[in-house]
Amino acid sequence: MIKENKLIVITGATGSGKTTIRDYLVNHYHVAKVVTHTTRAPRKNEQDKVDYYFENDETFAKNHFLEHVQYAKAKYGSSYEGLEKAWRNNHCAVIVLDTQGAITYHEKLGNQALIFFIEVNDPVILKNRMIERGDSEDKIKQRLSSHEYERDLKVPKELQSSAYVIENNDLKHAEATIDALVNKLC
Ligand SMILES: Nc1ncnc2c1ncn2[C@@H]1O[C@H](COP(=O)(O)OP(=O)(O)OP(=O)(O)O)[C@@H](O)[C@H]1O
Ligand SMILES: Nc1nc2c(ncn2[C@@H]2O[C@H](COP(=O)(O)O)[C@@H](O)[C@H]2O)c(=O)[nH]1
Repeated sequence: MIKENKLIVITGATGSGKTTIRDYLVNHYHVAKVVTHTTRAPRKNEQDKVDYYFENDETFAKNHFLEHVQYAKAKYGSSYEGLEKAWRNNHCAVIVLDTQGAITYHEKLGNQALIFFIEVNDPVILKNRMIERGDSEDKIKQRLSSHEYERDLKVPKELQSSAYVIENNDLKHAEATIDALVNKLC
């Protein structure tokens, strides 16, 4: 039987562990990663075309975006081509988005989009994780004072009836929740 294409949309606050959980899905379930585009500078250990397509304003504008946003003064966008490429590799794909992007995918893809909202129980943990990741003090300050940071702390009303909330205070606990969801939904 041919399985319907699905897209796991991982969303939530900065530092909540979205990328870590995306990598778990890719490494343990061979879910196909959708690589998105950004104008922000790479972090240490991030590679062009693997973690993001790193762009400038001019090259960013040339993409064929399904959606794009501004997040803490940088641009981010996900293309139709990126999704199609991932679905050619596996009927189950995964993308990491802010909550605005997650709402757009929910509206455009309907039941094909599985929304996973990653939550931690204390915002202080988010800041500490950004420090541990090696983000500069300036970047952390800019991010924590942004409108997008506040907005992404909670499941948006548009996603309340569809999002699966995954607690990531403890990674092993989060992975166990992910295991159960993947086996049920993908
Ligand atoms: N459950 C956990 N316990 C401790 N550290 C964690 C946990 N989950 C993720 N981390 C660490 O926290 C840091 C932030 O995680 P990650 O980069 O996955 O977050 P993110 O939600 O993708 O952030 P952003 O939106 O800012 O890119 C990383 O250093 C990661 O290794
Ligand atoms: N709506 C979109 N959001 C995206 C996209 N790519 C990444 N993101 C989200 O942006 C913030 C900041 O990311 P960071 O890597 O600089 O920490 C985070 O919430 C990402 O999930 C995209 O194409 N569209």
